[in-house]
Formats: sequence, C-alpha cells, structure tokens
Amino acid sequence: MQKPAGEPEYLSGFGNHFSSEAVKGALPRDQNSPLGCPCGLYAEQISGTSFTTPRKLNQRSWLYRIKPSVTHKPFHPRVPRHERLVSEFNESTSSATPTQLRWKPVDIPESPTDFIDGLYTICGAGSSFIRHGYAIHMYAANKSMSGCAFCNADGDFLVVPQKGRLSITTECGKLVVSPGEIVILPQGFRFSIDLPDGPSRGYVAEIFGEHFQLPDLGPIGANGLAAARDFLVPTAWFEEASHPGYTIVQKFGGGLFTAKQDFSPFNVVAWHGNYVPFKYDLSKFCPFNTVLIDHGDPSINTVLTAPSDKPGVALLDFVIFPPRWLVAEHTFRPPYYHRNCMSEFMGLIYGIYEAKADGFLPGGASLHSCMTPHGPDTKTYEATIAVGENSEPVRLKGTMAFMFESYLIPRVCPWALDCPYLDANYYQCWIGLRSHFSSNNRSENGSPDVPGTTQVLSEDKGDA
Ligand SMILES: O=C(O)Cc1cc(O)ccc1O
Ligand SMILES: [Fe+2]
Repeated sequence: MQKPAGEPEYLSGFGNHFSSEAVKGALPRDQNSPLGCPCGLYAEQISGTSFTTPRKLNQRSWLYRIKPSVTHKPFHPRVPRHERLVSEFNESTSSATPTQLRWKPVDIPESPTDFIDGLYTICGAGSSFIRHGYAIHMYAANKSMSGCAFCNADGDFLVVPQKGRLSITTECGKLVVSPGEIVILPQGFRFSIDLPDGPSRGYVAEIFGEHFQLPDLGPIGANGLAAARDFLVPTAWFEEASHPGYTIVQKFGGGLFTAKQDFSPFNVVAWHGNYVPFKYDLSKFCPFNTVLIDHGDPSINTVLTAPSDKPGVALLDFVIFPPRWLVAEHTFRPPYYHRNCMSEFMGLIYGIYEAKADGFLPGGASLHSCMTPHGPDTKTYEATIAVGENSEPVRLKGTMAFMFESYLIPRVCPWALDCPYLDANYYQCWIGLRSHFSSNNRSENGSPDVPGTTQVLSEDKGDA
C-alpha cells in the first residue's frame, strides 16, 4: 500500500490479483457469487477478456455494489451528437496521407468543456466493431464532469495528461493523475474525471481488442524499464446517496449513448480481480541505452505494449524519451534519419525533444506514418555536427516526449487535417539539410581532422 502526499490510497503491482474493501468484511471470502453477499451487496463480474482466454492473459474482476449496473433506463443516442469521435477508420471517416504531419498545441476551450466533450480523434486504424485497431485522441477541457460517468465499450484508454491533473473516480476507487504520469482506463469501466487545476490537455491512445502488457526484457535481464511495483491501482471507494438523473455516457462504436439512473455508479464497496484501472509515474522509468556507440532503437524505451498476433509486432507500443545521459562516442547522438514500416505518433509532455530544436511544442503532436521519412531537423543536425567528435557525456534534462507506435497504418480525421493548429510548414524543418558530400574526404565524420578517433580505435584493437 502506498499513499503519496495529497493522493488517495493505492495498491501496487502490474497484473496482480488485487482485493480491496472500503467496509471491512464486504468482500465474500470463499466464493465470488454467494446467495447473499456480505452487507447485502450485489455481486457483478466485469470481464476484460473472453471467459475462455488462456489463464495467463485472462482478465476479470468481481465488484460488490449497492445496486447492480443494469439498474438504468434504456440507452439513447446522446444529443447533441459528438461530431469528432471515431472508432472505425475508412474512407467515410478519415483519409490516408504519407505526408509528415505536425500540430501545434491546441488552445484550451473558452466555453465550459468537460473531458467527454473535449475529447476528439486525431487518427487511427481498424475498427472497434471487429475488435482490432486503435484510435489516437487528444483532449482539451476546462471543467469537471458533473452528474455523469463515462464508459468506453470500444477499448482501453491510455491517457497521457500534458497540462492539468486528472482526478478520476472509477468503480474501483480514485486516482489522481498528474502530467508526467499516465493512466489506463480499461474497456467497460465507468469513470468520471474532475479537473482540480481547471484547464487541462493531453493525449489518449485507445486500443481495440487488446490490453497493455509490460514488454519482455530479453537480454536486459530481470530488471529495468518500467517496474511492476510502480504501477498503482485504486482502493475501494463508494458513494451511497441517491443521485436522481445520474447519466451514464457510453461510447459504443465511436458514438455516444446516454442512459439515466437514480444512483452513482461509484457504489462498489469491495472488489477483487486483475482487471483494474491503474496509473504509472513516468519518472520511475529506468532507461537503458548505448554506452559506447550508435543510437539504439526507441523500442528500448517501451513502457507498455499491446501486442498483435505477430511476435514482436505491436498493435500499439507506448514509448517514452525521458531525461537520461547521452554518452556515445563518435556517434551522431540524436535519433537517426529513418523510414519505418511501423507508424509513429509523437507527443511532448514537457521540455524540448532531442530531434527537434523548435516547432515541436509541449501539447503539440506529430505523425510520421509507415515509410514516411523523418529525423532530426536542420538545426539539430547542424548543432550536433558543430559540437563534433569531442562531445562529452551530456545529460538530457527536463524533457518527456513519447510515441504511440503501431504496425497498423493510421488514417487521419478531417478536422485534424483542416484545423488551424496543423503546421503547414513542417516539411521546412528538413529542407535546409545541405549536401556535405565530397568524394575527396573519406573520413567517417566528413571532417578531415578527427581528433582522438584513430587512437581510440587502435587501442580497442590492441585489447582484443
Ligand atoms: O522519430 C522519432 O523521433 C522517434 C524515434 C526516436 C529514436 O530515438 C529513434 C527512432 C525513432 O523513430
Ligand atoms: Fe521515428
């Protein structure tokens, strides 16, 4: 159990089978569904995987609640319609473009806007109906949700706040999530988001038909990257008072539906299981990197991965670029120029991203789709070359960028392509890259005098 200052109580661990009770004795001890539950509660199971999913992947929880979720009036399409949420990506909802795209941070709306109304889809692939694919959304909001809870039947949300804390009430209890932390809100859980700091902005990856896992560590060994014990899960919390006209807002196939009930859905007195919302503080990440030469692939910084059916190929990886030491010798240290069969959506939580001297701002975003060339901008390239061979170890400080990377190629929503925040001049950041080619200069760094390089190489050979 942990209780950071000003926060609710949490349980810790990743993939554990947790138990929590807000009233002692409320959790049935010997079975899941007794004829009469302790304290007169109703037993209700929430399944995050099919009943027959293999045990090591199976996720479900048992909630013991004052009234069951089913006690509500019928669902109706929400009026007015939310025009900018998409969960099926095809010609009618979105378009394909290989162009490098970059967005400036959006302004926080002036009119009252809660998390639901402030959420809008940028891009995605596949479909929530066939349980395969993902959507990338962003949100900009200024007001707490009131008298309503959100429930996403389509997929799991991975929320990356960039500005403003999220105080989230879930059926399992409360989570306070600050910029620099992330939260997973699994498919089907009801939650309500308060904004204790007012203006709030951030990013959301939604995955269909999968759940996030910790990546395998391979030769890294048993420790490193995100540690299981740093994932925090809420403890049971409930409200009992009647709530006439309480609204459940259900996202179902990208559309929003509402249903009325006369009580709060946060009426779970006790629960147990392994299907739970959780948060993670990115500053706890233990990065690994090259200690001699070259720039490692970004997969080394994977926090969570949602696998596809193909080994090593992600439906969606969540990768971060945290503060760390850059020490590589005779190496171009920023990210290399590249084209990738995977598609890369990036965001910046704070600071400056190592591949972009300017234009990629906190709260902004970029999309480099399948095989679209990208890499450091001209300023970053020139500055790196100017420092040259004798670069000392450098500590990247005060920065947190991230990437959602997928093997499915995203289609982009029309409002994301038409909006004033799209940086029409993005391509200009590379146009200044000049040719340094000279057939007379064959030294590896393109410079005739390379202090130290030859000596270090021959010392290495001598040791072997
Ligand atoms: O494109 C990017 O900025 C993301 C990225 C970072 C990196 O260090 C290596 C490869 C890569 O795609
Ligand atoms: Fe990249």
